[in-house]
Amino acid sequence: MKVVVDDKIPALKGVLDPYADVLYKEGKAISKEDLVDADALIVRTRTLCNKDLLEGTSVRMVATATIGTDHMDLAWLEQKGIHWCNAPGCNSGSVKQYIASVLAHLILDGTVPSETTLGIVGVGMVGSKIESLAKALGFKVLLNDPPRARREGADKFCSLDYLLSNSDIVTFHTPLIRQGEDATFHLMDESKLALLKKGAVVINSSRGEVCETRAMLKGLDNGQISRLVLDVWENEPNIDSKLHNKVWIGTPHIAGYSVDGKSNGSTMTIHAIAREFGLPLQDWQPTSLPVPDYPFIHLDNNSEPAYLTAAKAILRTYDILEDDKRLREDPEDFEKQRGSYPVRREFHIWEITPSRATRPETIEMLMALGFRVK
Ligand SMILES: NC(=O)c1ccc[n+]([C@@H]2O[C@H](COP(=O)([O-])OP(=O)(O)OC[C@H]3O[C@@H](n4cnc5c(N)ncnc54)[C@H](O)[C@@H]3O)[C@@H](O)[C@H]2O)c1
Ligand SMILES: O=C(O)[C@H](O)[C@H](O)COP(=O)(O)O
Repeated sequence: MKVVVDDKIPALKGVLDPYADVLYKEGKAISKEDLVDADALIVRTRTLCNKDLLEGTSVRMVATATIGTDHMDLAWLEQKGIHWCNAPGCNSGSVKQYIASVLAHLILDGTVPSETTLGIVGVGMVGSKIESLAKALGFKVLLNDPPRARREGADKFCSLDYLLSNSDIVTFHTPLIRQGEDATFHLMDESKLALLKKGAVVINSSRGEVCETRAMLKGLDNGQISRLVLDVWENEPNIDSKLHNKVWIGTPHIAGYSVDGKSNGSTMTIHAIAREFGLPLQDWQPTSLPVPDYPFIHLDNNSEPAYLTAAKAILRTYDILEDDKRLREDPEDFEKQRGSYPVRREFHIWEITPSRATRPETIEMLMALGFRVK
């Protein structure tokens, strides 16, 4: 058996080697020649898995250690009988932490959650976690997800137009879909921009092509958008420098890059390969994940509202401005910064010690966010 593996997928080195010839290679450089005699291909978003790459090879299975599948031509793979899998939900907790860090900064800048409506476009694994996060912090929430509305009934959901006109913050969590009734390519274009509540905050951590660059520039110029947060960009890694200079926060597609998120992606991928090829790796887990030097948060100030304490605790675990700063200093380094991303652990790793005077609603909020409270 031969397997070709993107060498940036963490924890996979050596795992399949007892059962297969394994070629580790940079995702973008994986070629047809590498795959001619391969049985399986394990990728991230940086390998285009289509006819050009795979036709004439012996690959029987393509696994991506990501939720997104827009780098794979699924219709062609299915037509050719090549099995594929992704890693649903693997990094949803990580994106939750990323959005939490944005919300924490907005809160510290004066946003009062109970007076603010957050609109979530795409309410799947990530969007549902953002819904719980926002509700736990006390935000009002609007949800848009036409496929879910068709399946489950429209009660819980609203139209995109209504969401855009009535939200103070809009955050996108859809897949990139290029065609069909649920297409999301340039979902946020100039016509939708015109519907946006004046001065809204816009966040995109889905795929760059969901929010049209031209519309984002126009929205920032005419004040329709007050603050733009982008983790994903059109034409990555060659991002639009004009747009980058105007965003409030810009990061190099790392929303899903917590240690936990990456480890889940690797685990789900190995399990899928093990099932497909009958390998004894169904229970495989990565060994000892790195932890922060001091994963404890002690609370002292008890008079402030719970959401302020929560915002400070969120930023102790992850301050998005550090990622923004790195990219601002060296935008050319987009891909390198992804490849050498620092250790980030999600809320459940952090232990909060309340003081004797900490209010019960603060503890309740922190627990609802996913922190461990001693
Ligand atoms: N920046 C990152 O690091 C990062 C990390 C994780 C996910 N993502 C992106 O976010 C996307 C969502 O992730 P997920 O785990 O929640 O995926 P998911 O498949 O669980 O959820 C996607 C949701 O979007 C909905 N949807 C589809 N078309 C829609 C449309 N036209 N309008 C509104 N909603 C629509 C689906 O019904 C589904 O509920 C991924 O496909 C990926 O592109 C990015
Ligand atoms: O689709 C996903 O899961 C995310 O966008 C993920 O963060 C992509 O990471 P990459 O494969 O580019 O390392």
